[in-house]
Amino acid sequence: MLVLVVNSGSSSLKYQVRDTDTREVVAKGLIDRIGGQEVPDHHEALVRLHRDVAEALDGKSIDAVGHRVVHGGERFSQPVLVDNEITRTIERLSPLAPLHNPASAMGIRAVADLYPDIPQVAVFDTAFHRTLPQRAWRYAIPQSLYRRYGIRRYGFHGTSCDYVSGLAADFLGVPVENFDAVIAHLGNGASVTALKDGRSIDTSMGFTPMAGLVMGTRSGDIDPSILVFLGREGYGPDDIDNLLNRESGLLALGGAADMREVEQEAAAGNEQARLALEIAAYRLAKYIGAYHVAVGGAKAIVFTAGIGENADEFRAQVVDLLGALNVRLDPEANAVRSKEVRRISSADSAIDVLVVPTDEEEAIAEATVDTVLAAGR
Ligand SMILES: Nc1ncnc2c1ncn2[C@@H]1O[C@H](COP(=O)(O)OP(=O)(O)O)[C@@H](O)[C@H]1O
Ligand SMILES: CC(=O)OP(=O)(O)O
Ligand SMILES: [Mg+2]
Repeated sequence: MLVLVVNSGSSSLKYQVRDTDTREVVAKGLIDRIGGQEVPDHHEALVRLHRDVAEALDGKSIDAVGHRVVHGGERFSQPVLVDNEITRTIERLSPLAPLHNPASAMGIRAVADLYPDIPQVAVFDTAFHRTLPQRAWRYAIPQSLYRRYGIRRYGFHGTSCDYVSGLAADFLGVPVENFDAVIAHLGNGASVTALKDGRSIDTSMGFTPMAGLVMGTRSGDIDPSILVFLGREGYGPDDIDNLLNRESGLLALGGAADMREVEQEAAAGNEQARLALEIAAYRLAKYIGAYHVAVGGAKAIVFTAGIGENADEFRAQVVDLLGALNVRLDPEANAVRSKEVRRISSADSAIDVLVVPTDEEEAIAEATVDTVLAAGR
């Protein structure tokens, strides 16, 4: 099957056309700076996508479209065939993932306009975390807030976690259903997941993708009373949303949201950039320690996504903080640049540390085909 995969971000649109029979990537592209002069909105981005894809396909036609949807709430525990009602539900979840869900819903609507007869499948970041036990997903606040608004921990980056945990278990020769690990997905958004017997039992993101680690522009964990305080100082909901989702994280600490820039600045002697890396690494190391406890002793620590796969100095900084767990880095292995699954810990490390390249698009393409076939389309 020829599947178009659409990964709509807040300011970018990544797409791939994949032949799921041969696993070949027929076309791929990135349209970024959405909201700028050239690409004012996601609809324009989709029009460009349509043009680029049509050119690449050279007369062949697409059989299905798979979308990455970040927030599926409690309703979606697996990929679904999209219809109008499902698109509206994804839109209704937008306040819970303001950087992501609006763009996904727009992507689904634009594809429905451009290719009206092709089945579309939504693949949710939250679905993999449906196995969280209550002790991990409940917040210690009145239950009425859960019943009325669905306020609970959901967790994100699940498609990626699922994909890399399979590869990591294979690499180590462990059946995935016996695999206990800590997975660090470090991209523009970043989260850590505790994996017990191959299932998610805890994860650092929460009700929204803002909780947990220091991210490109998101604060991660802060004392919730700061929001109350700011509210009383006159900040409205949109001000607070902007502050914590778009103006915080590495950007606020180190002057840039992009890890490459922060690393360059730090290497050039910029003290704020150096401190930004230190804070981000320290927060992540604490989560890894906590999740090692949560899974009853991890067999592996897995780094993935843009930062996890490429930022070797940052990885070293994190692993250096794990001495109490007797985790040791192999500096030479860590410095290797490769697209392969690899071990970066030394032979005497108590826990294997792996780098596993993620491929959300491949996982979404596979899920799309399975869902379309199961629906008899
Ligand atoms: N060679 C590299 N060294 C350090 N960081 C990198 C490198 N390549 C990519 N990154 C970082 O990866 C992050 C983007 O990760 P990615 O997984 O592509 O994000 P997303 O899919 O969430 O937009 C950015 O912070 C970027 O700077
Ligand atoms: C859920 C999330 O934060 O996704 P991304 O890392 O793509 O921003
Ligand atoms: Mg990502």
